[in-house]
Amino acid sequence: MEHEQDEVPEYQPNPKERGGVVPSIEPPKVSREYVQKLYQSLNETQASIFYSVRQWCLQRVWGQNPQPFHYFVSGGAGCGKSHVIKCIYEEATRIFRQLPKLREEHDISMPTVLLTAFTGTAAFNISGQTLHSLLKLPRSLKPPYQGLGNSLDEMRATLSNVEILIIDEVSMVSKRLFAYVNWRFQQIKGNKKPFGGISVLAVGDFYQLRPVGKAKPLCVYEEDEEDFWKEHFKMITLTEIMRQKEDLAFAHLLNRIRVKQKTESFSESDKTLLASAVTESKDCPTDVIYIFATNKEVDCHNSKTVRALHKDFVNIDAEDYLQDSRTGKMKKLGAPTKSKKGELVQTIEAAEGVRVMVTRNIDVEDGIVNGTFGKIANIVTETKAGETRVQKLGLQLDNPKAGQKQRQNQQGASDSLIYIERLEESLSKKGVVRRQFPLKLAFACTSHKVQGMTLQSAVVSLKRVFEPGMAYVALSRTTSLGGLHITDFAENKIYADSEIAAAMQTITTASLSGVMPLLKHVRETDLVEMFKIVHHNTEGLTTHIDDIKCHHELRLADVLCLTETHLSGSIVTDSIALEGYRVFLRNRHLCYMRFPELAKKEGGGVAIYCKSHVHAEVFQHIPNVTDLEFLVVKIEAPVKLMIAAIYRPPVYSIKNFLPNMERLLDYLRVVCPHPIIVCGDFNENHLGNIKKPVLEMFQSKGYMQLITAATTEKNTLLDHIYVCQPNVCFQSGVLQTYYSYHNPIYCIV
Ligand SMILES: Nc1ncnc2c1ncn2[C@@H]1O[C@H](COP(=O)(O)OP(=O)(O)OP(=O)(O)O)[C@@H](O)[C@H]1O
Repeated sequence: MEHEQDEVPEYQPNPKERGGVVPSIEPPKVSREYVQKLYQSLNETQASIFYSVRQWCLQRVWGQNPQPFHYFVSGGAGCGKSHVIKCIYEEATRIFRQLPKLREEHDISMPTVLLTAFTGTAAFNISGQTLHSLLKLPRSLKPPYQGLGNSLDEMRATLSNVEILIIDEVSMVSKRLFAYVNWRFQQIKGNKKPFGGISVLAVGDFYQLRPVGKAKPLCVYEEDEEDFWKEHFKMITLTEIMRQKEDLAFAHLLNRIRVKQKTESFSESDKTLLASAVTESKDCPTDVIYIFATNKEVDCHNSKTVRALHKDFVNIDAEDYLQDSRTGKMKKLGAPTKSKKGELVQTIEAAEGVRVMVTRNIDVEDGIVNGTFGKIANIVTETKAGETRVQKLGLQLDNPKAGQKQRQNQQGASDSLIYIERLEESLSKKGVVRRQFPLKLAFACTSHKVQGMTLQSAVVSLKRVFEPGMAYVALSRTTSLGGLHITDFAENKIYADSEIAAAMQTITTASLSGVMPLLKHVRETDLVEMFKIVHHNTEGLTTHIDDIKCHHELRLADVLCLTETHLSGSIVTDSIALEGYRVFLRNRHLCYMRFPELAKKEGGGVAIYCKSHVHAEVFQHIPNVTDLEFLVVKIEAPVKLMIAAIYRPPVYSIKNFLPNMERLLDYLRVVCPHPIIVCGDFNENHLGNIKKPVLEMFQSKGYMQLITAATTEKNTLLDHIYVCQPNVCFQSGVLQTYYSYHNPIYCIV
């Protein structure tokens, strides 16, 4: 009884499949503003994973055929693993729209990135699908591999554009399931490369829930099982806990709980912290979710609570039918048969306000899945031949995003409820078919159902914890220790799988240090006197000031040169202030005397931000330089430098641009003995065999151009850094952002 759990939790093929309709597998559309906020929030390690995948996607689009990646994103509960997946999904999907094959076909309806998880709840958490439903996997995964048969062509068509497979909560994925996924993609893609040659991002925490049954987690090597893990996957670890970021003492305690072995004891201070959450059952709040280890405890708590809180509930009995052996007709049984584990329940004690959980994946995309929580808000009955029966149940779901599609379809409905009807399923008792609502009371649920969730408050019972990692999953759901109530506390129920720590040591670590090169230099170089200059074509300063503030590398610049500020007027407003910097601006309309049509054109403009410790003097007007979008700062300390930021609009002819640029360089050389650095967007591509008059002019004056890699999404190198004394710069390169067509470029002096 203690080991009671669903055999294959939440396995339910997509009901639409039965009708032969190809499931649409795109998660719901989210606005650009929403996505931008997600990107802004990424912490350093999340950003390094994000940019690493982003760079890979760009290389694919540019036809450079990078090797597929197989990353395992690890980290404790609440480190933001699912968060980073959502960001990667959005950005990768956007970039892949530029894949030549998609552009040629003018068809972007087939997915390029797949968001999946083993359980329906975990899949919904990331707006994805279950692996079973997406890949039409059989219920039993016993070898030999069962191919797709008649569905192969349909699956090939649906998944023909897939580049990246993302699997969340991978700790619950068994080796057999993983092997099946590999084979499926090999069959679909028609090759023998790992996962058919697509990239895989496996995400999860092996210290959390393991595969159901006797299967071992992927990271634990077993001789007689296929191992696709060890050979291919490289690990990236997130360490900053985001779920409990407002309660760091709790976050640190959870980190220790995560790895605690059964034989170990907590320190006295940890015991004290935990003791503050231990609550007598009678004192626990009644309106929050209770988390238990076993289904039996959950059922018991549910029926007790429904009776205590609701006086006039109706019993919705299952309608069971048995085939009459003489007539062959289905005959309704007088009373429902006793349910077995996993079957639609015998009786639902329903009343308005009763908390329930959906127990079948009705619509994974729409978030009406096994594990969706809500309250019964409307009991719709019908009366036929004098007999009244419950026909539909209206649910108010906890997650307002769930059920959106259904609500749109029932246009004209006056409430925000979703309505569910009875499902029909065969029972294990021979010949018996049951019609019942796929619901059960949900004042409580099991740890398996809450993995991946973030809750404000919960009551966790440790009484029947039977598995390593189980207590950790349950205890790590709430955002603060104050929101957690523990009943039946016992130290020995909190323990990690003893095999995991050793297995984790065997996973190769991925090196992402080149992804954020400026950050790496600042972190790893002990040179105190590094002076960092960054240029970025921002495509609008007011629109992107928040992105700049949140960027982990732009913020490191001592001098940040920005072009295409798109500002007009001359007032420095608070809206473009960067903390710790002084800003100098030159908007486009001030930059052209002989070309009024350019001065009037929208866009353009330059800005230079100097850190407050930098002694800088600005030059806005230079004799004879009448038509150039530029700003110059003369720096006296902590280094002696002259820095110019330039923007040449694509419509500004080289013939008119170059003389102005030359006069600026000549002037700088005369007035200042300091090394000169000129950076900007020159709209001259330095990749490929084309004429480069700007480069030639700079070279004729003794300058060297430092940037050698593409600086735009179209694989062109338009942003340059010219230095008159190249030996002053010891490092330069290209950084990444998500909010502009251009990437920033940097050099360190
Ligand atoms: N960079 C971030 N900025 C702000 N909030 C974040 C960030 N990363 C994650 N979060 C928030 O922290 C909470 C936990 O994040 P998430 O569910 O992604 O963690 P997880 O590592 O997947 O957890 P689990 O292992 O429990 O599934 C969520 O509420 C999420 O929105």
